[in-house]
Amino acid sequence: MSTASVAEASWPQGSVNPDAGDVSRCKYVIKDSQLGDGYFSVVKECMNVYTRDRFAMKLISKKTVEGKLWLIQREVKLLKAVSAKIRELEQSQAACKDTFEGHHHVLQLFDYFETNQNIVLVTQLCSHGDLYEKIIEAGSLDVSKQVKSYTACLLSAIDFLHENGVVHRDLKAENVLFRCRVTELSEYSRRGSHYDHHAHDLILADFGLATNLNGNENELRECVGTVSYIAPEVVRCYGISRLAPSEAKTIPTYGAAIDVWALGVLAYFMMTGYMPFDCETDAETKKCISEGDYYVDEELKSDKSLDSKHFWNFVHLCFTIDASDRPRSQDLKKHPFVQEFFFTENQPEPFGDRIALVKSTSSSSLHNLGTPSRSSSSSSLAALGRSENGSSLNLINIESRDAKLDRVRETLKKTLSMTSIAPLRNNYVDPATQNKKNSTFKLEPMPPSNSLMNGCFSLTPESKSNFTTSPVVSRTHSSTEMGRIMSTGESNGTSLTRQSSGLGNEVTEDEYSKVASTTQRSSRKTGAQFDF
Ligand SMILES: Nc1ncnc2c1ncn2[C@@H]1O[C@H](COP(=O)(O)OP(=O)(O)OP(=O)(O)O)[C@@H](O)[C@H]1O
Repeated sequence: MSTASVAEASWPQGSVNPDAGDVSRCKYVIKDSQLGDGYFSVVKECMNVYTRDRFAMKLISKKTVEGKLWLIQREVKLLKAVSAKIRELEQSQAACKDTFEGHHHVLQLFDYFETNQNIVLVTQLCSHGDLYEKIIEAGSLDVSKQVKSYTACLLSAIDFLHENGVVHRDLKAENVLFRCRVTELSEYSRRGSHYDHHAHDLILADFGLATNLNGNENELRECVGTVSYIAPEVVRCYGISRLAPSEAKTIPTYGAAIDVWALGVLAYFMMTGYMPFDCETDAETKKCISEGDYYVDEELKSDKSLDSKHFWNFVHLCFTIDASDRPRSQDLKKHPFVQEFFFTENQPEPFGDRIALVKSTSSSSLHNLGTPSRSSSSSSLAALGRSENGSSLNLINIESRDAKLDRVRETLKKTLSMTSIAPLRNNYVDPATQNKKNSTFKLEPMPPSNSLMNGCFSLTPESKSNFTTSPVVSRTHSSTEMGRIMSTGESNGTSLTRQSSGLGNEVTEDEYSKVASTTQRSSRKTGAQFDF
């Protein structure tokens, strides 16, 4: 997808003069509690006062991204292009026999604007937690019901992006959100289904590091991502910012294959509850990644079920060191681990002998088998002026490896016994008939353009607002590595979580519900515009 085809946004405008009234009123109210936060942003639930639709609002502090606005512009441009493509595909109603259609699982952008303090993105609301939480809560996921279907779903999402010339570059459990909770576990068992239908709720979010595969080739040498998830070809880009341009150019560019590597890391994390490439030190982790040296639990590997066997082969292929030899996302759809979710009839099988391969030796004891801590992306480390040691590397190192393994095994046993209680009635579901029925995707109508901000500058006049509270001090910062770096003063970024959004439109839960019903009444009765 070429973002060049999308009209160049004039935003952020920068040249507006708020004093001259060159502003728009904010068309959203926001909840004062937050859905989440990241290194750059805080995310809150909001409601469009004209349509009453609810969205997620990502508030990116201009102070935090000072001098790096291009990073946010890139994110907006990509999200706009991706959202337009999703709309186009869905409206074309092209027949698809796959259970998971990639464009159903990518975060959509609806609106964007700027205020004095923030750049604001209004996206699809995913208020049911993220995959990281889900894995940590469960210890690990069930290979047959969850790891397989979740991996298939994410594979469809990255394949959609790759097909459209986009590489995500930050695929990780923290960036996979759940849009809604369709069914309880018992319900999908009752329906005789063989996989967890929450797989249909997965949304790949955070396009902060995504870029075009056909754009500026220097971007494909940026050392970005989250350390535990980066591919060997990204490791090779460490320190590139310190090289002379002529020297930097000698480092090969990377491509879509880095997302395939990250998908392997995420599948492994779902299966085991720990990371394949997490060592005591950053240097050790990079070495393990470069050598494709990941830990294989002998006990898990000795599980001779077909799903387990296929799982190990799948991750082994994702961890192919040579990117040109690594299977592409479209090839992996034909892999026996996930193939039942994709329509691959009469297509050649691309793996040959490699399908039998699994890692033969267990790797060194360097690996950290503890529960990984939530990580922030080390976005273009050099570009952001941060030290390369400021990674999201897990630093848990107190327990012995054996103690950690025992703990992981215990959790795993518990998880397996809990999830295998309900017998399966019908082990095969025809994807062609089942996919639409189970999908939780519905293409939301695009709000009418007069209810959108469309990139403008907003200065909400607080005095005219019926629902404004004084600026809030929001909840504690999430304990990300980057959060810690910021609070210890190693970054000159400003923590957003200590500020209000600057919109002056935050409302409490009660006030928010009141706005919902008031707006409904007023717009239904009079069609009048809501006035702050
Ligand atoms: N659409 C959404 N719906 C609900 N919650 C969301 C949504 N988008 C983001 N969040 C929450 O906010 C958090 C931060 O969002 P996001 O990852 O986009 O920010 P970021 O500043 O780019 O983060 P990072 O530091 O990981 O780069 C997410 O981990 C998630 O918990």
